[in-house]
Amino acid sequence: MAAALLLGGAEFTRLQGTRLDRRLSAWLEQSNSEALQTPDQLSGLPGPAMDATMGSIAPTGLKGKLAALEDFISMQNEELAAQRQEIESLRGDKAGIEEHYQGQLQELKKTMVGDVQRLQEQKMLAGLGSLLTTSLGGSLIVEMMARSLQQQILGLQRRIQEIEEQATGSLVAGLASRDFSWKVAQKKAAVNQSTGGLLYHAQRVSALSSDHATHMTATGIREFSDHRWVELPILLCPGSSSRPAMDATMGSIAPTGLKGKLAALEDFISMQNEELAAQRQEIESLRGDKAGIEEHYQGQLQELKKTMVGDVQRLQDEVKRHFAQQKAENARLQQQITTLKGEKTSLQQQILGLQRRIQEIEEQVGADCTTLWTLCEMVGLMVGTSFASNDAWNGVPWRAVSGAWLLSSANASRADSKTSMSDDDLVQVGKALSSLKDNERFHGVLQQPSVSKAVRHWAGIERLSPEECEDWQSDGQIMFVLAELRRLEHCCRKAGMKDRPSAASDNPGDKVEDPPSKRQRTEEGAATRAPDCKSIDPATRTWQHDEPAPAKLAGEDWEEHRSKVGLQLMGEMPSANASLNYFLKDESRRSFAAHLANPFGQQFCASWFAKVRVGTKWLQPNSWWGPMPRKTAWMVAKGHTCTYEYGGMEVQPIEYPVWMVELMQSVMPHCGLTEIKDMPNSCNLNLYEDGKQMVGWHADDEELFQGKSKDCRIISLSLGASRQFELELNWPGPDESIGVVQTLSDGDICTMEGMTQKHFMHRVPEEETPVGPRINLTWRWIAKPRDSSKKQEEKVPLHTVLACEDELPLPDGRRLRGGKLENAAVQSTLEDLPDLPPVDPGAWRRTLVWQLVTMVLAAVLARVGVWYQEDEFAKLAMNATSGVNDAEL
Ligand SMILES: O=C(O)CCC(=O)C(=O)O
Ligand SMILES: [Fe+2]
Repeated sequence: MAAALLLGGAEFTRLQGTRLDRRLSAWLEQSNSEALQTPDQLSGLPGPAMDATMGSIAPTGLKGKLAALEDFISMQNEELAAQRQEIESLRGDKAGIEEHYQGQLQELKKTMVGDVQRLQEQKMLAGLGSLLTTSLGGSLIVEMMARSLQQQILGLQRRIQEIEEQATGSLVAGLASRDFSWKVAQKKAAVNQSTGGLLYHAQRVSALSSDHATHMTATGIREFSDHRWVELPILLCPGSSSRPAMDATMGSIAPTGLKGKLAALEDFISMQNEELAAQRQEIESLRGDKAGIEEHYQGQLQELKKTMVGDVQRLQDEVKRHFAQQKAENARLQQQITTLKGEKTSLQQQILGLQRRIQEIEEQVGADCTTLWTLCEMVGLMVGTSFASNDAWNGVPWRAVSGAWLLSSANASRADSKTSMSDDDLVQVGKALSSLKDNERFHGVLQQPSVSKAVRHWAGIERLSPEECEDWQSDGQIMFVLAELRRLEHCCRKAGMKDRPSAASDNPGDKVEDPPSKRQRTEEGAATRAPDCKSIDPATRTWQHDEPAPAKLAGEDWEEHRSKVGLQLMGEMPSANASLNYFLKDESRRSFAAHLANPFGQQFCASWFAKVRVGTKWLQPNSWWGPMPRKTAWMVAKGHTCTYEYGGMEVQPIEYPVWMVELMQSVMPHCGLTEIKDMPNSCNLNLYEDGKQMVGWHADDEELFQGKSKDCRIISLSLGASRQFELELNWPGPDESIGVVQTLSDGDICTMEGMTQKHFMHRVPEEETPVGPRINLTWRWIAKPRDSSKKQEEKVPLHTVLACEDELPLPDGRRLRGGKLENAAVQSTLEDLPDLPPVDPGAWRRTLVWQLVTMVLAAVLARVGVWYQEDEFAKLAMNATSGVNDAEL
């Protein structure tokens, strides 16, 4: 019972059944009368028990009492040891609790960091989402939100840190406030003191209050003993190790006798009691600490959890809200994109439509005179009249002239063009147009059917027989109208206009028949005739070359003699066919033409006719006065780049096919050329389907061959039907034959050499009677361009572009089929639509505007010109009635 009182619940149960318990019980039963004198101060916790114990020791006598006291002391020692053990265990508990909560805090922190990280990732995703959207506003909002989220997350991190710090801080503070560490230190010191030997004065132990004992420090104890307690120190040795020390103490008590010993023992017991009380108090305090710490940590954790959960919840809500906003924004943008895509598609389609329209217009302007005719009408309207209103104008060279004007105007918008007209030129043309428009006599005369017919013939619209043309000279009205037209034409030519597309004049093969207006009846001269060729009847000559005759050399010669310039005729070359016959030999003009009757045989020619016909992409362009009256092709040796241009496109020439080289190897040796390297590097091919197809008067005098300034060789091979080949002098002398006619039959070779292209024109006229098809291959040498920067020198016929029987793919994706330009296949689906290159829809509009401006300008200037020069023009018109001196023009 006493043990139970002394030790309290749990500890007492540990003592039950032990030796100390048994002894105490026995002692309590035996000693009832003799009570121990116990100090008042020991009335505390252990006091009554000990009083009872001490009191009960007395009746057994001193020895018994001593033994009982010894037992009691050892019991108290055990008690002390048990308490110490509990203190240790409590300390362990406390450390465990601390560790546990620290762990929980760590755990919590980790969770929070994870949450924050997750939120950050979500925020990053949100950032990505905002990147995906193109809306600046949207991404700004997202950016701002992301920044606020970032700040919130940073705040949260700071908060976590604060909470952590706070938690640790308050823990430390809490511990400090309970003097925990101090107490631990104090207890440690006390225990050390006990184990190291603590001096107590036996007599004064009873005077120690439990409070004093609790606050005892090593120094305090020493001070206490130094000043107040002196004799008979007792060495307290707690636990099992205390026994010998106590025995020694007991032994030292012995000399005072049993009573003294008893008193010492009593003192010692009360000291032990105090020690026990102090320890019990520490145990209580430790228990309190333990509960406090636990409570404190629990509180902190709860608070932390609450804050974190709230914060995370808030962040999550924000992220959710943000995502919802982002989603809405995305949907809105998607909608916009869809709308824009739709608009893009419609724009692309519009652009495609416009491009197609531009192409059509280009084609029409270039290839179809109707468009030009319409534009001519516009010009006419501007100058005050409608050309179309007068039937007689239909098909007259207005069409060609105005068309050419417009074409050259259009060309003026191209930087590289050399056909652009100056303002002065425009003024002159305008004047000429106005003058004609205002010429009432001209209009009146034009009503005459014979005049209209003559004009149509002049324009190349209608074919008149030479006999019909013969009457013109005697018809004053016809001569007047033609003179007026020639005046206009002259003016246009002077202004740089051409009566066919600009490229055509540089074209070795584009020989639209020149109108007979170029001819003028001349005196018959003595013709130099080869035996197998006829001279042209000078009576049929109705034209004179437009250009003035070049000056002759000092004597009667036009050109230096060939021996002087070193011209070798092909017929004179050693390996040439001896039968090559020069049917034209004009030494004074250094002009020559030779003929060689079929040296190959019929079989050879039939096979080559078929090969060439099938192996060539024949083209048939439109000229101003209708389709070219034959088909042509243009081929060049490898390495030559004589491109041709039309309607803004550039088409490469056809490279010599293999058969061409083969054919040349058969033909050229007859002309003395045996080496491939010496053979011609270009060939113009003509296909005359029937006798109606022809080539008009022309010279192969293109820049490309420089036939006007240098000796120039041309070799031709005829296959198929026989046709007449005519050569006429440009400036025949009074006594000269004007030309010769040579029949060219199947397999015949024909040459033109020296300065023939300068002094002669040639043609293959229509046949009166039906004939079969004929092919003519005309080989020439492309002269080296004098100035390589002048690309135009290598430009070749327009006629090779516009009409072909077969399909010809063009570099711009379009195709030529059956003589018509076809657009590239139109892509139908949106997906197929290519990303359009930047289109300048204003380009062609600008061209048209420029044209209109120039037209208006021309019209205005013309008006002004007409006012001032009316008299002069009237005079000229008068002169024209009595025959026009063309030289004046
Ligand atoms: O067909 C002919 O014989 C003449 C062809 C011609 O003169 C030419 O192509 O330039
Ligand atoms: Fe020719």
